[in-house]
Amino acid sequence: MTKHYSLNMADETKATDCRLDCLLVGESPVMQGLKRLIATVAPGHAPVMVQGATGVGKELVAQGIHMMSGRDGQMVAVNCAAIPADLLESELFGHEKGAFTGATERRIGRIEQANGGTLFLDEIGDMPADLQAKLLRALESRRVQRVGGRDEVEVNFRLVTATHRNLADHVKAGLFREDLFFRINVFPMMVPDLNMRTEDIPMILRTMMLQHRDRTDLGLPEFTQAALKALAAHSWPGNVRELRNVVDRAMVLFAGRDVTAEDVRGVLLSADMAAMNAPAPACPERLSQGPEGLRRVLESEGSINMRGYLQDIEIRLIEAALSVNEGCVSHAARSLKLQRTTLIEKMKKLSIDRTAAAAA
Ligand SMILES: Nc1ncnc2c1ncn2[C@@H]1O[C@H](COP(=O)(O)OP(=O)(O)OP(=O)(O)O)[C@@H](O)[C@H]1O
Repeated sequence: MTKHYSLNMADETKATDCRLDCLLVGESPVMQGLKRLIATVAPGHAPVMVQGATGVGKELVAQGIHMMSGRDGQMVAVNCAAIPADLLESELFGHEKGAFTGATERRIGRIEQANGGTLFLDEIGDMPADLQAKLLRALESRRVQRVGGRDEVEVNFRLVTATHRNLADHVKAGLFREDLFFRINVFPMMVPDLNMRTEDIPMILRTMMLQHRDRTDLGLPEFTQAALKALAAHSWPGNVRELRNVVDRAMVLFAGRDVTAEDVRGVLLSADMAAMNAPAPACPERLSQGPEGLRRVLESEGSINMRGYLQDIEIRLIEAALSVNEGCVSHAARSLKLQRTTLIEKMKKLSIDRTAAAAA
């Protein structure tokens, strides 16, 4: 199993740089540990491999390493999965004029552009086998040969790679060269999923909103405590990128307004964007007034977002059942006359946290 380096939390001598705090927002113990590791490793030359799921902030970590490295050159980023395999070689290594049809000019490759700086190869696991061999040679000789060129050019760059794959498994499956894997995996760094550091959500949310405050004259959205709890209970499959989407939606839909837990679950986290156009649901209490009350709501508001109402009622019933049954899912299911598995599925879908609901 790959060992991920971590530093002792009590190591006060490795205080993180405030520039890193502005770049990589979050003060959870895991993020503090990661930032201390970046600050320690950055000034050296050893390759770093950043691992983590999609949207966790791997590219930001690479930027942090470059920023703290003290290198004069630029950071050059290449996404190996985004460039067609037959173009990747010339993108990375450059080409001489006339090297192939269409090569009308000499082109300096991304590796040469990173000279004196940092080369960030994102999705390194998607690099074709022949290029893996060529990259290994370049890393070992510190020289590159442009496509169609005869001479080699000396280069001095710091390599940072990133992958969302388990590259060790890729090596075992014969899909990634073992020698290259060991060459680039000197400092593995793992960026944790957002749901492992939910205490960072309010701070990231606030920072992102402040970054875009000029987008609205109406003021920033105000997330209530319950709304923050609903965000913390979400599973965040898209990690911080998904949180950025939530902020973008909130800035448009809730500028200068309070954002409630219902807004978070029903609108901001809803994959169904149609729900965003529906009128905001009124309190479900008003729906319990009987047919006359319902008619009044319809008359005064013109329409009712039925799905939103029903979902609100479902959430409230489940939260109440969990609260009454002190968080015991089996007992809560029985009191709602549901199968335990059905209740668990609903809780997942509606982002209801058992412990939070029990404590409410
Ligand atoms: N700790 C953080 N603080 C502030 N913003 C963050 C943080 N982590 C990630 N982001 C933001 O989330 C988005 C995704 O981050 P990034 O592109 O670095 O993720 P990634 O892991 O490289 O994604 P992918 O796997 O898709 O390449 C970006 O908009 C980035 O600015």
